[in-house]
Amino acid sequence: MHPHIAALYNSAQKPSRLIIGLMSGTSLDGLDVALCRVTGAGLNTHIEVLNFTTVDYNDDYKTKIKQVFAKRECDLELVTLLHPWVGKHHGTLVNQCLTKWNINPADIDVIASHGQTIYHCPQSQHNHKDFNNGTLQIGDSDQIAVTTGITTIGDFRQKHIAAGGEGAPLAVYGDYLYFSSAAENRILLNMGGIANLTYLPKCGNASAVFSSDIGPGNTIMDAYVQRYFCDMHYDNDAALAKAGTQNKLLLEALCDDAFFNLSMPKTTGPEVFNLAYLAAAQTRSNTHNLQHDDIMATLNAFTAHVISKAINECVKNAPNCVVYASGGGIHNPLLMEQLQAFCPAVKAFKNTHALGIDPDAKEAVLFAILANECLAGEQQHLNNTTQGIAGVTMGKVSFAD
Ligand SMILES: Nc1ncnc2c1ncn2[C@@H]1O[C@H](COP(=O)(O)OP(=O)(O)OP(=O)(O)O)[C@@H](O)[C@H]1O
Ligand SMILES: CC(=O)N[C@H]1[C@@H]2OC[C@@H](O2)[C@@H](O)[C@@H]1O[C@H](C)C(=O)O
Repeated sequence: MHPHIAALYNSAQKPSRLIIGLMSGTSLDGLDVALCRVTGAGLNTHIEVLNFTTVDYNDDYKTKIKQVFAKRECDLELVTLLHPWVGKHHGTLVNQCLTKWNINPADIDVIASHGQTIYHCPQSQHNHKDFNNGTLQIGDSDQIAVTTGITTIGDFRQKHIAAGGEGAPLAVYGDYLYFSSAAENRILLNMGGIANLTYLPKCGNASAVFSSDIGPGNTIMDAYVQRYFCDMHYDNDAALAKAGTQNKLLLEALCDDAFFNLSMPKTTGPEVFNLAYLAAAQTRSNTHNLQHDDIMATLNAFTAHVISKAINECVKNAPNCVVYASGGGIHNPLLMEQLQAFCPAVKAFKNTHALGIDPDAKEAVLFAILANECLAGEQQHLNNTTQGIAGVTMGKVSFAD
């Protein structure tokens, strides 16, 4: 047996494993690194997050990625070069974290890497009748494995696509395995660049569980701030939005898109929800002359509206439902305030801290769970008639040498 296979076999048989989950989301703010002790597998998974950090990306990294990110046309040579470059960069950041945390790389069983999504195009979003769903994550796992010396499992989304899914949201698997409860109807809400939710009814009926993207989280607000306010990445604590006034006509135009009429589950990305989307809504509502803070107030309300519409749809069938929020959007006080006001049937809004997981770490932990399933679980059978995906094992294995 090849020693790498023997080592994986050994890891898979251990009662618990050390897995580093890596997530680099659509906000391009940084690499989330979660060092997890994962015990068991499947519905018996237990997670202890031993260390977590977000390593902020520098301007050079952001500039390079933005040249290709969510762009229908870009330099193919640059995409080709970025794939190994991002992988190597992520590997280097992992090495820095391990040094800082005083952890020996030899003690880590595997790294679980999401990579960097640069384009996402479900069938509902593209016009090519010859093609099905597609999504592309760069940051080659071979580079991470070689740079760190740690076996790396990556590229999780392609198996989901191969099995007939849209490649996202994969949160459904981790949320179901880790956060479902026999005693409480739950919605796990993540508000990153794009917002998504997982519906977890308390009956434990896996076929009723689903995850869906629901529209923009922070992505248009971030893009607006980055375009018009030098050196600002986002509207810190919603200061701009709080100073402005929502514009009803613009809000209506923003909410008027075919995506919101599609039934859940569905996926989307910044390929759709971007500054061109805002400009088109301004044209339709004749609101080009608004002040920056009024636009930010309206974008904030837009995000709150689309998220609350999806939550309200779920809670119709789930009395006393508790929403557990995560992602950067939980730090936006105006968004959180509006969400609670727009969702009167929700019993309580909490964040995933209440379930033992740091809300900023949740997506990185998800990939650690998926890698653990790849290694030591069974097929992730959700019997998911709603999502229409058969049980699949996601992730590709890259060895260090
Ligand atoms: N104090 C704050 N005030 C307002 N917004 C904030 C604050 N802190 C974070 N955010 C928002 O959260 C965003 C980062 O969220 P997060 O890291 O969850 O996104 P992501 O993981 O990149 O996205 P996705 O989940 O779509 O892949 C920031 O870009 C910003 O918009
Ligand atoms: C294609 C892609 O990268 N999608 C991300 C993005 O960020 C949030 C939302 O859109 C979600 O669908 C997904 O990430 C999470 C981790 C998921 O798959 O559950």
